[in-house]
Amino acid sequence: VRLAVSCLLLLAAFAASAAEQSGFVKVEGARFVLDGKPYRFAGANFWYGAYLGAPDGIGDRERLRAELDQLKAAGIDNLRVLAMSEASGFKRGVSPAIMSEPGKYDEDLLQGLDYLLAEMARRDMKAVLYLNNFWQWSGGMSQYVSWATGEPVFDPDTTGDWNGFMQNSARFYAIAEAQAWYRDAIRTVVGRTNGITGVAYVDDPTVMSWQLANEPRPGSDKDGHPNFPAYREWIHDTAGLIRGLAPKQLVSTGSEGAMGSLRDIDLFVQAHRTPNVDYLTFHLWPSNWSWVDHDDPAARLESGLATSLAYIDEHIDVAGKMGKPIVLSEFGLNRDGGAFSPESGVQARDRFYAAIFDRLLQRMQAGDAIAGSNFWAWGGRGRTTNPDWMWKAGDPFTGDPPQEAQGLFSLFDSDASTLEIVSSHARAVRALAP
Ligand SMILES: O=C1NC[C@H](CO)[C@@H](O)[C@@H]1O
Repeated sequence: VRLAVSCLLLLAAFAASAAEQSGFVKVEGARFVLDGKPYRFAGANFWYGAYLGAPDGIGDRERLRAELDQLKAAGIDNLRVLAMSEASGFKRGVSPAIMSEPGKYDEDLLQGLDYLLAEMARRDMKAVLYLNNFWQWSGGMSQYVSWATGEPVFDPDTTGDWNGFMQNSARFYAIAEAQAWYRDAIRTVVGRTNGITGVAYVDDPTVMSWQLANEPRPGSDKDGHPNFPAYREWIHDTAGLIRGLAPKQLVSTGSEGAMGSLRDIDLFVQAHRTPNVDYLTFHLWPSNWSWVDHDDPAARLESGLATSLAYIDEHIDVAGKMGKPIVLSEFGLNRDGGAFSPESGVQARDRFYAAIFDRLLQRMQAGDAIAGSNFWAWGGRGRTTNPDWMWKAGDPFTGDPPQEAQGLFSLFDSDASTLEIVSSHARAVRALAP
């Protein structure tokens, strides 16, 4: 009997250690843990990663491999990637799209996600995959609304009415048919088996987290309050669905924080209290939020930076109170003088990145809930030759999605000074005491 008990104890210990060495990122209190050690990271946004991985014609697998090597060498090994897009009539929507119509998916683009995950796994990188978009550049929620209602898409790039667009997108949360199509898309991606590795996505530790959407908001700041209950319920229900499908991986919302929660941090807390959401996300966009000037980021940089650092501290403090890790999963700043050209200066951006990273590191060193960041966004060797700087189907991809000038926020492979700032931060994060 003693022998049997010792064998059982040995087996239990082995199972526990195997679970610890599973390679999956876990949450323990307000921290991430990976293979028994704290997991903290310096990452990037790479929205088009799956597009680059698509079979040649749409993708560029040589570029993808080369740029994953470049990112890994710089210590940038957590990538936030678009994992579902919807065919749309938007002027500035990406095409082709993964979902051509409700329930129909482009196998080539899904193979692009297979290829990306296989290449990331080979480099021991982690992926955060978002499954929808509050904005129009990948179709997103407003495209679902158009499919469900039969109305033409509400296109902010033709109407200029961004408040109306946000209210229209928020209709998505309460349209049952749109939710059914979205949940089918979730099951299609989350339930997929990688055609290259043969590994089911839910069994692949490369996938750190499934994100409900990119920047989901309750609606416009002015008119969005009546939508908040449906928004909060949508988060709880959708996160619960994904947890059931992928119990080994994490779930997050993709929220911007207070600025994406009707500018109310309490609403952000209320929307993220559900135990179905494992960790918090927030974003930082000083020029989009008018804390800094798009056309001259140096002009109000110091005051914009002070406001930005306060926004960072506020969200890390809230995460600590909620007992959940938090990630700054987007931040960016314009090139000097608001230029787009990769040859233009980035002095203001470098100052901004360095100051943000200093604050994140300081809070990590203090043992606070901040676990990592993903700058927006890796542009690699992507370049445009279009006189209007705008992307069109067939063009190379950059860090700027189709609704923005190709060079607005991209960190190109030629931006050596900024890349060194990120790489230096990555080294400092890795050097942190456990
Ligand atoms: O998710 C996002 N947040 C801000 C980016 C830059 O404006 C934008 O391109 C993207 O939609």
